[in-house]
Amino acid sequence: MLAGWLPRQRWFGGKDSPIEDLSIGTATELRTGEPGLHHLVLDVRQSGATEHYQVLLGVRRDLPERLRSHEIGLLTGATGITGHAYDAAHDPELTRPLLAHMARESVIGPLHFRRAPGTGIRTDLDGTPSTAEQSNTSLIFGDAYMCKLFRKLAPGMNPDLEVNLALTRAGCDHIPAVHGWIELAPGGDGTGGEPVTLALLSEYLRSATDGWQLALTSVRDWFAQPLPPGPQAALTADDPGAAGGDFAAEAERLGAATAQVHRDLARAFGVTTVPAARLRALAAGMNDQLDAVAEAVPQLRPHAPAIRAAFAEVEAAAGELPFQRVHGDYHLGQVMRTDTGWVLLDFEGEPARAPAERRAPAHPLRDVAGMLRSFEYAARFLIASDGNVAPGTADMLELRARAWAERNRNAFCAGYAAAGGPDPAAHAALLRAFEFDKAVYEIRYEARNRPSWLPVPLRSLEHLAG
Ligand SMILES: Nc1ncnc2c1ncn2[C@@H]1O[C@H](COP(=O)(O)OP(=O)(O)O)[C@@H](O)[C@H]1O
Ligand SMILES: O=P(O)(O)O[C@H]1O[C@H](CO)[C@@H](O[C@H]2O[C@H](CO)[C@@H](O)[C@H](O)[C@H]2O)[C@H](O)[C@H]1O
Repeated sequence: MLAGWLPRQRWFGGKDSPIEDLSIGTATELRTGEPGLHHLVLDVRQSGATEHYQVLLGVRRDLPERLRSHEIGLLTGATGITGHAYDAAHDPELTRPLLAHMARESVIGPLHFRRAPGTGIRTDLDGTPSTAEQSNTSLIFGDAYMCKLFRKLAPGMNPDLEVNLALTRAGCDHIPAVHGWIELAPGGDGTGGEPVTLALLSEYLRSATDGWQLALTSVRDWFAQPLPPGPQAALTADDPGAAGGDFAAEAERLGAATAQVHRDLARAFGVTTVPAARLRALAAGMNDQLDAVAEAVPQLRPHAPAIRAAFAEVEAAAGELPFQRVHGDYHLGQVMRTDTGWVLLDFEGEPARAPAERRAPAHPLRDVAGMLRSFEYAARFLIASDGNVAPGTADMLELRARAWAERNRNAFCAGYAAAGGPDPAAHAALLRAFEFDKAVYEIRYEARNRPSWLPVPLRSLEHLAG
């Protein structure tokens, strides 16, 4: 039953290989009666390796219409539970108790509910899942909280919680306040010897808009500008700054906020000076990823030589480089513009990477490269997602896309350097290698999770590889 349902979930990370075995690692009853609520950790074996996923299982004798699309299956007496099983994240009646448990710091079996020091938690709100495109499931409680249920579990404290707590202590004001979290005590579930973070309750940024939406609005405005006549029209209409909805001032502020968070991360976790020779290992890792992705996605292969050449340049770097804790999966969907400035979200790192890799110190320009890639994505998303663009118009729009990306990349880098981050212009080879590495990651990510988006990173790669 669960094995059929799991691969259809947006947050399931193993869509590219069959499930060999699925068993319930831990099951904790959180609510008896009608509806019932059970917390499950699923042990899922694929390609010989076992991953752990979290599910809140609701059980009702009769399933109301509004919950039917979230049904997992019918439980019979054999399991000791009878009724319709469904994903309880979609049932407000079953999400409300999570707040009450965090407020009270309940301990139920291996589940420990925590409240952040010095905060109170309201218990009168129902949670409904966010419709945002994401790798986990976030519940929004009124206009007060956002509770992120981590779907794929990793040993120990989740980096998102770890970093948010550390940045709070460092006095960083570019993150949402942490109110509480839920953890699973170490036990026989195979996820390790430390408590495993299951959920993070943060302040809900109610008046904020995410960077991706803001950037797309700006691109839309720019594309809507009438083109001057003539075959080279788009080349002459190359000033997105003159169009309504220009994003450059925001991009610059975002660059500054990024540098400030990097400074706070360095304070909180320290800086390691790394000899440039260490970059050989870094380049080797980049090449390994390239080989694996080129094997799986043939469209990447023609660009492989240019990408390898960029990685080789990194190996030639001399001197010492500052490595530190970074965001790790930085893009426009991970930042929100509030009334007062930019807030950074989701310090979990790239979902496909191993936990140790996500925590490993890196050069801060890796995040800068991530955001630069995101400008490229935003610039080309509308072209790739509109199947009706005529070929001639598509070429002109590609030129406009380039102009928009260029303007906002430059503004972001200027803001980052002015606020004290390592100057991107002074590390062009390193930055280019990080951008290629991220593009390769994105191609695998899209091929696995959103194949219809694959043209977006491929188009921008054509431009980057020149
Ligand atoms: N504290 C918050 N307040 C309001 N919206 C948020 C908050 N945190 C995240 N979001 C929204 O939810 C989206 C997904 O959040 P994120 O933490 O990146 O989840 P995931 O790790 O599952 O991708 C973000 O792009 C943003 O739009
Ligand atoms: O789920 P996460 O936010 O942790 O990150 C994963 O999903 C992202 C998409 O939701 C993906 O980002 C890519 O698409 C974005 C547009 O949706 C774009 O702004 C990014 O630049 C691009 O990398 C991210 O790579 C992935 O790890």
